[in-house]
Amino acid sequence: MSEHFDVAVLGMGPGGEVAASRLIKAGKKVAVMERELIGGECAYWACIPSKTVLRPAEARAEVRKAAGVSGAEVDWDATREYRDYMIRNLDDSAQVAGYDRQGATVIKDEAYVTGPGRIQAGDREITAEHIIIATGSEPVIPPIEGIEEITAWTNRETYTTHDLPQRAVIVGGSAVGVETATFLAHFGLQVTLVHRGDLLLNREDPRVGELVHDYLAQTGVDIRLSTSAAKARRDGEDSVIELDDGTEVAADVVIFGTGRKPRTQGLGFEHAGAQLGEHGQVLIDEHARAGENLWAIGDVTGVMPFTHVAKYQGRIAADAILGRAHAATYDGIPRVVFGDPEIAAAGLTQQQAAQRGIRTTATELDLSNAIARPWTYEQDPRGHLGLLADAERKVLIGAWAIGPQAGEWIHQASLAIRAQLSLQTLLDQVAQFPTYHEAYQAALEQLEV
Ligand SMILES: Cc1cc2nc3c(=O)[nH]c(=O)nc-3n(C[C@H](O)[C@H](O)[C@H](O)COP(=O)(O)OP(=O)(O)OC[C@H]3O[C@@H](n4cnc5c(N)ncnc54)[C@H](O)[C@@H]3O)c2cc1C
Ligand SMILES: NC(=O)c1ccc[n+]([C@@H]2O[C@H](COP(=O)([O-])OP(=O)(O)OC[C@H]3O[C@@H](n4cnc5c(N)ncnc54)[C@H](O)[C@@H]3O)[C@@H](O)[C@H]2O)c1
Repeated sequence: MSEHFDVAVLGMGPGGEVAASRLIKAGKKVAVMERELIGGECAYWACIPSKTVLRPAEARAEVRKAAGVSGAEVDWDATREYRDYMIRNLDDSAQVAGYDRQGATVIKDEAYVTGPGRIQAGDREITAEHIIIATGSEPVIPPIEGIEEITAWTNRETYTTHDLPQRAVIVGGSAVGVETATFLAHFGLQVTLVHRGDLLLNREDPRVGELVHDYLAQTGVDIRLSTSAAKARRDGEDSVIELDDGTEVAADVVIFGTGRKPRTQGLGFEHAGAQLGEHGQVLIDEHARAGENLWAIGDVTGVMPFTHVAKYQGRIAADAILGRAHAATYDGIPRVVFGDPEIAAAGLTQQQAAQRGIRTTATELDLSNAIARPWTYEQDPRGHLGLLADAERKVLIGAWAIGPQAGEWIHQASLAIRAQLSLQTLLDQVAQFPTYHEAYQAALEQLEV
């Protein structure tokens, strides 16, 4: 016999959790369905452990760069202990109990959609007025000959490892590659980063890739650009990667940060009317609607695969179900890579603006030449800010920043882009002295409009 609910949420990562919590709070009868751990990739294998293990080395770097303080060292055993606490020792029983207490029905099984409003999870048949698809994404590993012979890791092994290896090859030079290289290099590993693009983080403005390259190289990472992993083989204890430029690299592990794909295959979403795009993503409208009483949120939609976007779409879908629909907009949403220092961006790149036919004006500021905060913060200060404006509308349309805490101070640009604040209003903004925020004033002053 089937059980009936107002809403069934398939997948309880950050997107599913936000949607479910909002609906439960509004009094809906909700079934939450999760095949692994409530909290999803982010909580156990991605955002949370990666940011936790990046922090000790960041703090050590701060100590080393601040005048008048010394003696900070990283300690892997203590870092691992805190990481394990942060990832709840891969145990979600408190989360299950929490949803139970709130009156939701928790189903720890893989959900399969059999028809509109119909789901099978193990031997349970569920019907629901609304289905929210929040099944996330899974790593893409390139088909490399011999890969089964080597020790190949994804983010899962990397961010739950008990022991650190001594040498790692990382394939992929985007967010996962840069963060993982930063983490491992700071813990003393010999790290080689292999990237097929000619710049790291090559979806951002080229200047970002250049600066990130310099900082990462300073941490001792051996960066190989414009080359792909072609073959793999084992040589005794070593995992060896042969690159298509004819060179090879040996290491204890090979870590793949080569992208992710929406998790839609074989889950029956089309039976409820979902349409899949060319990358397998569930297509949605501005209300995260994927069909009649069918919704999709988070990485499975392929729209900006970040936790904050999954959570935003969770609010959008839940509000639409609750009869208070408002359209999602994705302008100005920040993109932060937690390197050393942090790398942040929001809005359009120059290339994207050109593709849209926008006449732009851009500027770049070296913070150490313009404001005081980098100097009071650290010796040999770091920090750059790039701004991109629409020369006709006289509003900010893009920004990037690299420097300590850039993931925090990018939010001024993020809001300005989202709210389409005029350059004049931004110029009139008064930032606290001495802060990194003062960089905006200095950069805007030199923007030619
Ligand atoms: C190494 C790494 C670091 C990252 N760091 C950041 C960061 O710092 N900040 C940031 O914003 N983003 C970060 N991301 C991206 C972030 O992890 C994702 O954008 C986010 O997890 C997406 O949330 P989601 O709810 O869509 O899916 P997920 O977190 O993937 O959760 C989906 C859930 O659905 C479950 N599921 C799947 N299929 C079924 C099924 N059929 N039935 C039941 N359950 C199912 C899965 O088990 C999973 O728990 C990082 C990613 C990686 C790989
Ligand atoms: N701080 C954050 O918000 C954060 C951190 C980590 C990951 N993420 C998210 O997680 C997802 C996955 O990140 P990612 O870095 O794995 O994916 P990605 O798709 O951003 O980048 C993968 C990179 O690997 C390269 N690549 C692919 N195959 C290769 C090969 N055979 N040889 C060499 N290079 C190859 C690609 O050219 C690409 O640049 C992204 O959506 C990202 O936004 C976010």
